Amino acid sequence: MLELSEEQRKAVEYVDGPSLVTAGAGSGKTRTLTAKIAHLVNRLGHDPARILAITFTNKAAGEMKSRLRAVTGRPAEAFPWVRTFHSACFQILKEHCEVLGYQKPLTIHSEYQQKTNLKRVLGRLDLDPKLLNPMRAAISRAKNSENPWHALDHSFRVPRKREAYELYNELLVQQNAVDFDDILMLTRDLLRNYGEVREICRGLFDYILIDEFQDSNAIQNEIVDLLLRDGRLTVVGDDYQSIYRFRGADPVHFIRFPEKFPGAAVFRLEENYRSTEAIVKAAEALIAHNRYRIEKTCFSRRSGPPVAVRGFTGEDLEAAWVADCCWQYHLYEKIPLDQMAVLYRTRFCSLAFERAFRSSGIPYQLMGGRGFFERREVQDINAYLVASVNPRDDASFERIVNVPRRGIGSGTLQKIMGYKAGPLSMQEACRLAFEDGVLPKKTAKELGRLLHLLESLGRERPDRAIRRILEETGYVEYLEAFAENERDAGERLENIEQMVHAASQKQTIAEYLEDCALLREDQDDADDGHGVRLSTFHAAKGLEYRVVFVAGVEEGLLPHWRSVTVGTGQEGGALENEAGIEEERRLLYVAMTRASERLHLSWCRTRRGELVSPSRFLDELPEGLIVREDL
Ligand SMILES: Nc1ncnc2c1ncn2[C@@H]1O[C@H](COP(=O)(O)OP(=O)(O)OP(=O)(O)O)[C@@H](O)[C@H]1O
Repeated sequence: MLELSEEQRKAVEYVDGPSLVTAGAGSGKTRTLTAKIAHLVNRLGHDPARILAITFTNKAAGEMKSRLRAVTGRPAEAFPWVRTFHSACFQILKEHCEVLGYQKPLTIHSEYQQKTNLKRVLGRLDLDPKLLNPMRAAISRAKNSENPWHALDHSFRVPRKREAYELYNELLVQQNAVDFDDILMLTRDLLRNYGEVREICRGLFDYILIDEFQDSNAIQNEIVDLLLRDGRLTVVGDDYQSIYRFRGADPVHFIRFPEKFPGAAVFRLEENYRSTEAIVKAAEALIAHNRYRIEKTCFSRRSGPPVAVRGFTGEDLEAAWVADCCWQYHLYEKIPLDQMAVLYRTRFCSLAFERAFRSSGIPYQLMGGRGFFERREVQDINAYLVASVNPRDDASFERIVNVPRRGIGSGTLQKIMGYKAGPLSMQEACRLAFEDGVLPKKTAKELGRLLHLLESLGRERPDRAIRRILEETGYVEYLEAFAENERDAGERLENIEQMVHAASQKQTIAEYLEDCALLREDQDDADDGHGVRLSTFHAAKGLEYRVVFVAGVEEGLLPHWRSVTVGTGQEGGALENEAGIEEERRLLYVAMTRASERLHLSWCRTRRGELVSPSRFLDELPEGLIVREDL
């Protein structure tokens, strides 16, 4: 059994009704949740397959399963419902999708497929292709809200959003696919509108536990309400660390939990086992300026040096100083480089650090770089697999019909589509055109080979299917031709090997594709190499380092200008948005509490050639707790 504090133990053993565990950073939230699942299984005799435990990322789900294996002595497979919200909901959705008019197997569209469909929608509505990203954001926001139509009307100024939304959803249904945002929305609709399905799903779980509850949104909460039986629910979180407002998360669900479930037990975990007292106190002093929060007093029994705040004239000097410090910590205090992190508010800040680390020869790892699933070769191969299991998926077929080149350009495709009327998918239309013998000989031969390959791939195991794509299409030669150089080609081939390995863990192509689609959630989580971590605040959530540098603590960056202003007042000055500023303060709180031993905050007088001033948040740190080494 895991070693627990008295308060952690009480939270673990309470099973008489709904409970909220409100806990500070580094206070062992995940440990408590894991111990509670183990308690339900080992002490109270619950079937582990009937426990729904929601984690924030797939990586966290994997870690929780391996901890459960160690604590309960049962294999990881015994806990099939330790999942993220999206992953758990997709299990429900794919099982009952026929009720909503889909066929099995249901597929999840990748970002690429989503964009291809949206481009088509913009084309049909005669809208500027530049609207692709704003339209995508508007649709995503709508799907993540309680009322999509209402949200559409109140989102960015994008023309004809309602029509675009309808057309886009029609395409998805035609292609028997859902996008990532549909997963939660459609599961909610399914459970809300179909009583029979709701009863079946409710019957699946004896207990529901949710980690990182402060970052849940309205739809997720509604889904939990629809699945809940007899108040058997435990939620764990830290409202101080709610940082996903831009995705619809709202700490209100956490803060109002006791109102929603009167009589709910509330447990407070206030001891921070990770950070020194100086770090905990400085972070507490900062967050105390947020009005909207559940009061708690965090403390630590570990001593350490004060938090250091330093100003620089520009970002290059800041970066050079940080690189130098990392080197010194490494040389003189023997702190491994991967135990140090440089954290910043937005991605562009990484540039100066990358340069400084490169010129000092210090290894570093950029977290949250281009996601694995966004890479060209990964998308190409996955598009072949999707086209093989879902012939109605036009976006995937269109991507690979001429990759590698086989003389079937968009002109030929248009002709084929024109030749066959009716709501046919591209793949079906190509098949008919091929069978009717209306294509030129060479094109017909190439197309025939492709169609045959796609048809026969569907029956293969996923790893074998990938190997066949490589062998039968000449993809490797094609890749070598488009790669920038030999090294680039080597890396891309390694990516494909990585795919083959992942695919070999699954039985069917559909299972493999589902895994890929859901794993995209964790793109920012790749944390495996060595070297100092360079990361945004968001990507550092849940992680810990011995030494942390929080860089760019300046007005405009932190709080970020976009979160601060909501409009202009009568005098023409910008109006400040309190909720936005509170979220930014929480972001700094998350960044600071990633440090266990040393914490440095820095700011610059100029950034990207513009004069800037230190963040207002620095004034909120009491003098006694920090050392200022300002300009
Ligand atoms: N009762 C305990 N005794 C000793 N160490 C503990 C105890 N509980 C937690 N810890 C340790 O404290 C550290 C923080 O725990 P954990 O990562 O679970 O915290 P958390 O509350 O999820 O943190 P955060 O929200 O800041 O990411 C871990 O190294 C964990 O092993």
